[in-house]
Amino acid sequence: MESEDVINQEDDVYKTLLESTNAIPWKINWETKAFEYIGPQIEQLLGWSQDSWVSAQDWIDRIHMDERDQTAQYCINLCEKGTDHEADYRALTADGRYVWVRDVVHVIRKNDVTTELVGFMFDISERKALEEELQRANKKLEALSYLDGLTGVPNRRLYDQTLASEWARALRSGSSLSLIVIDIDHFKDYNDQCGHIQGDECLRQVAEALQSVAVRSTDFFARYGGEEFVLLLPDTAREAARDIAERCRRCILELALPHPASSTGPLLTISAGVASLEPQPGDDSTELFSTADRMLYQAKRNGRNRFACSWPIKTTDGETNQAAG
Ligand SMILES: Nc1nc2c(ncn2[C@@H]2O[C@H](COP(=O)(O)OP(=O)(O)OP(=O)(O)O)[C@@H](O)[C@H]2O)c(=O)[nH]1
Repeated sequence: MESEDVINQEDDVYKTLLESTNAIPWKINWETKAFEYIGPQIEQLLGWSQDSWVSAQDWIDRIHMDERDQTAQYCINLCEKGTDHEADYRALTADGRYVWVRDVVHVIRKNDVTTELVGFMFDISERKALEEELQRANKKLEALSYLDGLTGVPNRRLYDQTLASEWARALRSGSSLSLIVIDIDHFKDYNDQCGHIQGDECLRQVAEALQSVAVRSTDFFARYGGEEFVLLLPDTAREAARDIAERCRRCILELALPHPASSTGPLLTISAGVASLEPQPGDDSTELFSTADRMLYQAKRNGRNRFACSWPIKTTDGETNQAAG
């Protein structure tokens, strides 16, 4: 066999191999920017015929608009420098859809000047779909990690973050920040008497009721832990915070959940502590909670089904910081 025939036969073998893979081979003359070759598989992937790939501009025009300039500029820069590279982008199909592809580019140079590019285009749409699904699942997981599993209301983690941002905002604007810490009375006895499952149901109902008390979009309600809840009230002064604490107390009474083991009364009740301050530079944000928590325990000590505020309240009998039903 003549040596030329052997070479031609070998070329045929390589061509058949190249055109039977899932990777689509292509070649561009960098001086003229013309496509010298693109595998016939391109038609199956994108719907554009082989001979519609005339110049590099056809490639650029078929990149999704959102990543077109960035992808083209990235590839052109690396081609000029002679650096092999990869690029992922969405390629336009002949029927107007987009397919995620990866181009793997090898740059050929002569005398330090780029002359040709050869590469492979891969369909990575399945991998991208999986990545996107994973991202969606991660976002969902992240959102769930801020919610309390039992009651569905925000949890302590989200409270800590919200407090930090509202504290910073109140510092900037010089406005008041109020906090109500709420605790169910004799909840241990409720569990002991009614059972843990009924206790869980009770927590759900209490959370739902308390969540509806504060109505401003910036008001923030969370389950702090156990049978303790918090209501953070940005831009809310003492009087308004006190009114909201009273609404909390009343809304739980109105739920009228029987508490057969309570020494406070026949129905389930809550106690609350209220703190309100205008944050100053150097103040510690945890002070707001510890003050409200101290007030909560004062309300408990003084008989429960009441709230106590961290400031004196004027009553007809004089001054107190207590309010009870
Ligand atoms: N069912 C249920 N019970 C919980 C949950 N988290 C905390 N508890 C219970 O809440 C009870 C809280 O009890 P204590 O801290 O002694 O307070 P208390 O009985 O409410 O008494 P006072 O607060 O003084 O009125 C404990 O028995 C906890 O087991 C929960 O998710 N589900």
